[in-house]
Amino acid sequence: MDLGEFQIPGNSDPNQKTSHLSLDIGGCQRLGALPIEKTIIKATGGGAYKYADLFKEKLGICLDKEDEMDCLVAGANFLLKAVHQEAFTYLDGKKEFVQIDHNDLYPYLLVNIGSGVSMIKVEGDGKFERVSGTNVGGGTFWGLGRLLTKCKSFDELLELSHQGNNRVIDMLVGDIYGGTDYSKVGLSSTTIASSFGKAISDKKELQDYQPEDIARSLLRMISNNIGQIAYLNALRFGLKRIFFGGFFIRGHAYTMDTIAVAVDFWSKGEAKAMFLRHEGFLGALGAFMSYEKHGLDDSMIHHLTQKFPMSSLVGDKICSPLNGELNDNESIECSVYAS
Ligand SMILES: Nc1ncnc2c1ncn2[C@@H]1O[C@H](COP(=O)(O)OP(=O)(O)O)[C@@H](O)[C@H]1O
Ligand SMILES: CC(C)(COP(=O)(O)O)[C@@H](O)C(=O)NCCC(=O)O
Repeated sequence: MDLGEFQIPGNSDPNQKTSHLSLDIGGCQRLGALPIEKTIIKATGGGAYKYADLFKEKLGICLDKEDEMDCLVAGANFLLKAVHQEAFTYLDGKKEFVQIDHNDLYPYLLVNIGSGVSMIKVEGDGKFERVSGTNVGGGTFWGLGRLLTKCKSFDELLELSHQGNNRVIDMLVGDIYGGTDYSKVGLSSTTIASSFGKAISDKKELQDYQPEDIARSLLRMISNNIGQIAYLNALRFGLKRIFFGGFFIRGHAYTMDTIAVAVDFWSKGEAKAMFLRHEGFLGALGAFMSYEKHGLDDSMIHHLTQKFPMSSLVGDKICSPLNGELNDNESIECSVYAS
């Protein structure tokens, strides 16, 4: 993503300009050739370390490394402050924008779902702590999904999950309790009691389980788990809001729905998951912001929104598929806790 011509910070010659880019290179490898000479690229994620020599050797590009968590937080703070209708809730197929009061944004929990999952308590600009994480993340969905379904691409796996029915694979409370709820402890018959639990049945051969049902169960299992851990961490630190980002989400309705349902379920309806329209670009955006060394004051936000107006931030090319469906008029006040 070429973000324009900028002066190198600290460069003694004010006339010397260099093309600057920013990249988030994580565990998920999506590298393309960049035909740019004499370029310094701000880069974050593990790939900024892993591929530094390769970039230099093959492309003559210097990767200027920025810390991944710093960048995620800077990117999220920027989006939440500068981009109109950046965050939204998603429940029962219905999206609603969240009105963000800039003076009441912090603290919040940022859950970044990439290959793995990081959970970061954010208390201000550059003020944060990575409080938790889980190794069951986007890489798990794609990796395990590939092993189980032989899908050739992430998108194929995701598409497959659309067509599936997880009830064929998952053991529900009703399967255990003879079709009834376990109401004494608040479990409805349709709650998943054990992900993949039905696949132990000896009445079926392994080949009788369909890839689309497997894909759906897997997506539910992983999204559920992330939603649950995220809510427990919000509870642990008394955080009012949970924002979910990372390229795993990709504006995919079923993924968001499952995460939202998990947060809703575990919080007994008191918490709401919130999603970001530019969820996959937090790190790259944060790396770009670091040209100003993490200073995210209002003048910088103003400068950037002037330079890259909304049309370029929410243009079709980088928008999630959701954007076309968002209702611009709807907007709600939202926090994790009802009171
Ligand atoms: N086209 C895609 N190819 C591969 N993975 C994808 C794709 N779209 C979404 N994903 C998901 O995004 C995850 C990587 O997310 P990302 O935020 O880029 O993390 P990382 O920084 O680890 O690369 C993958 O593990 C996968 O679940
Ligand atoms: C190591 C990582 C920060 C790398 O980020 P990613 O490339 O997955 O976006 C992330 O994969 C992670 O937080 N994994 C979970 C580790 C854990 O807390 O168990």
